[in-house]
Amino acid sequence: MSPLLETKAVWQRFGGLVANSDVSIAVEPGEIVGLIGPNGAGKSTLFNLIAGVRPPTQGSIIFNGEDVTRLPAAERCRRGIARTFQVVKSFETMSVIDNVIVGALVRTTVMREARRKAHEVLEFCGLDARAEVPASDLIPSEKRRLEVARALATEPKLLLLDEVLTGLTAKEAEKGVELVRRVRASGVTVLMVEHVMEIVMPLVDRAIVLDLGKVLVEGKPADIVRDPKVISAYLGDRHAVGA
Ligand SMILES: Nc1ncnc2c1ncn2[C@@H]1O[C@H](COP(=O)(O)OP(=O)(O)OP(=O)(O)O)[C@@H](O)[C@H]1O
Repeated sequence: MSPLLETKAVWQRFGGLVANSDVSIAVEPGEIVGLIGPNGAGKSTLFNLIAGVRPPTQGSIIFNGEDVTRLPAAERCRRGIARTFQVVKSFETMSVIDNVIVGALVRTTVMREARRKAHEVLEFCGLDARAEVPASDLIPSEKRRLEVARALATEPKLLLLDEVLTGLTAKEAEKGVELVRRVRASGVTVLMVEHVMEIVMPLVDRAIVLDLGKVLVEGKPADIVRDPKVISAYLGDRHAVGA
C-alpha cells in the first residue's frame, strides 16, 4: 500500500533559523501517528507545511499520490487534508452548529445538506446538545471537540490534530482519546502533535520524534519511550539510559 502522506526531504528556513531539516516521513492509510518532540523541535512548522500554511523552503509533500507542495491550504482541504489549531480558531459569536456548517460547506453548496452533515458530526463528537449555543459558551474541552468537528465536517482523508489533548483533565483527555479512536475507526487517518507522552503513546500506532528540526527516531510507542536518544532529547543527557 502506498502512503497517504509523505514529506520528502523537507526543509523550512526562517532567515538563518532551520526549523525543519531534511524531514522525510510517511503516514500509511488508517494509521494514528504521533508527532512528538521537545519544545522548538519543529513539530508545528512541519504541521503547517503539511496543512499548506506555506510551502517548504525545499522538498516536497505528497498526498494521496499527488504532489501538493505548492497548493494552498483550502485546496489541500478539498483534497482531504483537514486540521485543528493549537489555539482554538472557532468563530466565537457564531453558534456551534454554524461553526461546523462552515466546514461542511467545503463539500456542498446546499445549506440543508451542510446542516445535516454538521449535526451528524456534532453527534459523533458528543456536542449535538450544544449545537445552538454560541461557541464562546463552550468550556475548553468542548472547544477542542468543536475544532475536531469542524475539521471532520470537511470529510477529510487525513486529520491533523494539533495538541487537542493538551491541557485537559484526565477524564476529558480520556474522552478525547476515545474520540480519536472512533475517528480512525470511521476510516480517517490521523497525524497528531502532542506534548503529553502518557496520553499519546497508548493511542498511536507509531510515533515520529522530532528534535532540533530533524527526525530523531520513529517507531512503535513501546520502543520510543525506552530509546536513549528520545530520553536524552526530552530530559537532557544526564537522564539518558546508561549515561
Ligand atoms: N514563522 C516563524 N518565523 C520564525 N521562526 C519560526 C517561525 N515558526 C517557528 N519558528 C521557529 O522554528 C523553531 C521550531 O518551532 P516549532 O513551533 O515548529 O516547534 P514545536 O516543536 O512546534 O515547538 P512547541 O512544542 O513549543 O510548539 C523554533 O525555533 C521557532 O522559534
